[in-house]
Amino acid sequence: MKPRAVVVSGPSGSGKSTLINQLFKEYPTVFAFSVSHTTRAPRPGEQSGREYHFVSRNQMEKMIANSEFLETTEFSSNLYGTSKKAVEHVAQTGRICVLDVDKQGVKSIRNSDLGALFIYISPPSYEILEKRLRDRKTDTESAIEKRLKESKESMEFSKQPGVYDHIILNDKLDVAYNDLKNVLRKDIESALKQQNKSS
Ligand SMILES: Nc1ncnc2c1ncn2[C@@H]1O[C@H](COP(=O)(O)OP(=O)(O)OP(=O)(O)O)[C@@H](O)[C@H]1O
Repeated sequence: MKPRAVVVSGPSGSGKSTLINQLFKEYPTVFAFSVSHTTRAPRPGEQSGREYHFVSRNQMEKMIANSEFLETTEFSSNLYGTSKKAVEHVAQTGRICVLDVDKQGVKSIRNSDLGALFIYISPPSYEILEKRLRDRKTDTESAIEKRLKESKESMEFSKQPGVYDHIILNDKLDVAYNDLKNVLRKDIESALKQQNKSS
């Protein structure tokens, strides 16, 4: 059986990357990201098919019209999207595809026929989220304010019933990580078992 994909969402600064990185580190053969499509130009050193599938806007619009994407988004005048094929490709390698998307992405993937598991990473409070974003020192003040505004919307959205299968409270990191592993335990075990069979 092919592993199901896992959608991880939550406000900026809630700890998605931190928790996903830990999963990748502990289970390097189990999890993988899919390769997204983008209309932005490749940066030096980036290879099509590795960092992204680099395509023209015209090509991407045709693919969108063809319903080839699970979700798309526009950022800084460039389109980005996760194709159904890219996620399927990860599943074919026997790995669990991790999709880190915002609430629009969650809505869109929920409406698709991808039978994914939906996980929300929740900060302990809005105030702590703000502190983490500031302490991270990766954003300008206006970027932080934009992230915080979107975070409020994301936190409201997470309360809607039927959207997320699991909500992980990221207060103490080690507790949150254990909760995440528990939620994924069966999926991890089954991927490992399948990999052992085919090796
Ligand atoms: N449980 C925790 N306790 C304290 N700090 C944490 C915890 N989890 C994450 N952090 C810190 O909070 C900051 C935000 O975490 P991270 O970058 O993983 O968030 P994110 O959800 O991936 O954000 P973005 O969507 O902007 O990429 C980081 O500096 C991280 O080290």
